[in-house]
Amino acid sequence: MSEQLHGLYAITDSHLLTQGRLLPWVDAALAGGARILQYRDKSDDPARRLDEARQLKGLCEYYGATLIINDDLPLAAELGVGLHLGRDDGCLREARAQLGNNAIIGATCHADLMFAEQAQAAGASYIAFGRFFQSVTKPGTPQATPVLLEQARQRFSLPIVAIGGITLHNAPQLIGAGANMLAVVNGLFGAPSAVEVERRARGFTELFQSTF
Ligand SMILES: Cc1ncc(COP(=O)(O)OP(=O)(O)O)c(N)n1
Ligand SMILES: Cc1nc(C(=O)O)sc1CCOP(=O)(O)O
Ligand SMILES: [Mg+2]
Repeated sequence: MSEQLHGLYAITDSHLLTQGRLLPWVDAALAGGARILQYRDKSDDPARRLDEARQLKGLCEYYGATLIINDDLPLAAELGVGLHLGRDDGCLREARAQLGNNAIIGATCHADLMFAEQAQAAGASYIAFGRFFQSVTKPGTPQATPVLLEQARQRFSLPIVAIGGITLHNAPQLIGAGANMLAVVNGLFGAPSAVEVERRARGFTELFQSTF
């Protein structure tokens, strides 16, 4: 199993990380041990997105972490970093062809093992299931269960991400059910200070260390 695709997977949120918080909060998450960072910006400002993604790339390089861009293949291609695609975000095969064999490309599979089969066949580097718990960031996505995670673990050798409403409190059961990575927005970046973001990131990181 890939060492690169393991551990805390921090996801930024353009609504949550306002007022100059993006870089210090991400710095704190990486200092606390986050191994993967996804830049998830739903705004329509390509120049700002490029600027922010460049700065995040620098931070990830400093900490030896992996940067993934959400939804935006041209931006991932321009920076030479990874990409995460949802069900309606474009063709994974085309993204793989454009980014090359070494690029990290993740795929949303919700609670459906058939989606995961398709993603694997199309060349996904990891498969993501969720949401496992109530999510303030993205309510209303299909519900997944730890049992589904166990079934996915049996069936796939690809790294598995769990996402949706994950906190330090409910994380252990998902690691126990086979998640290689926990993708977290609010349970990490919803913290009131950068110091608290780092404390939470350390907490998630220690969960992985104590489980394996
Ligand atoms: C690691 C990870 N898993 C799932 C998602 C959700 O992707 P998607 O369904 O395309 O939703 P948006 O994030 O684009 O709103 C994700 N981003 N990351
Ligand atoms: C972006 C996203 N995708 C989901 C899915 O189920 O596919 S849940 C989700 C939001 C994750 O944020 P939080 O950790 O704040 O719940
Ligand atoms: Mg998407």
